[in-house]
Amino acid sequence: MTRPLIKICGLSTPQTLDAALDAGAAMIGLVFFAKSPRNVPLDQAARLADRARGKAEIAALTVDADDGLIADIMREVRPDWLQLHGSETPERCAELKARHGVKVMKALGVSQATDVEKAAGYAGVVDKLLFDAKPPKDAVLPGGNGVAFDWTLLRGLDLGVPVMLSGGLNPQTVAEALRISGVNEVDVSSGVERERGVKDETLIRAFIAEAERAGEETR
Ligand SMILES: O=C(O)c1ccccc1N[C@@H]1O[C@H](COP(=O)(O)O)[C@@H](O)[C@H]1O
Repeated sequence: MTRPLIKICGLSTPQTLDAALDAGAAMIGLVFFAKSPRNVPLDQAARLADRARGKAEIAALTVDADDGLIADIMREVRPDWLQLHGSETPERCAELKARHGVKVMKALGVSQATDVEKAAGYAGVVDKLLFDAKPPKDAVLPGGNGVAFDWTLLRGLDLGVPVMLSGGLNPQTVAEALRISGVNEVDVSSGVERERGVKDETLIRAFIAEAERAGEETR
């Protein structure tokens, strides 16, 4: 395994952002979804993005956002990536990519093998696929719920596009998730929080250290 690519999502303070950058996160995520406890207003997000720029790639997470919100994010925050975590179609992904000249990561919920097969429809369109667990029935959020899925479903997957794994990862499980899934990119939100929506610098550092240790062991 080469060095894993690690994304820390749902950052909202300079302190936790700095911990992620200092520990080696290659990508950071800012959430633009009002129902999320990690939602950040545009001005706050712009300041965090400026702090991260040049040190890690910046992903703006949206959920079926309208054109107005996407345009505001692109203008104020200037992310490298749009992480589309709703029910955006391949056509909508292609439209946003072309209009804004931004890389697009489409998140897909997984509970069984057929969910992974559906990814083929996005493979020639997006720049990255993010596999997350399907949300529990009563969940308010489509992601960020700390729920894992069967990592073996991703083994041997080759769609010709980079793949990232998320869903219920934490410092205790990330190494095993990398080994079992065969995927080399991971994303975490709840698993590095001391309480819902509140990131913890020690957990962020532990998560990145564990992921990197797993990468070294298999090299
Ligand atoms: O983090 C959120 O609040 C969020 C809101 C809406 C959609 C997705 C969200 N987060 C993403 O969900 C996955 C899994 O997160 P977790 O580690 O299980 O908490 C991850 O890709 C986040 O970027």
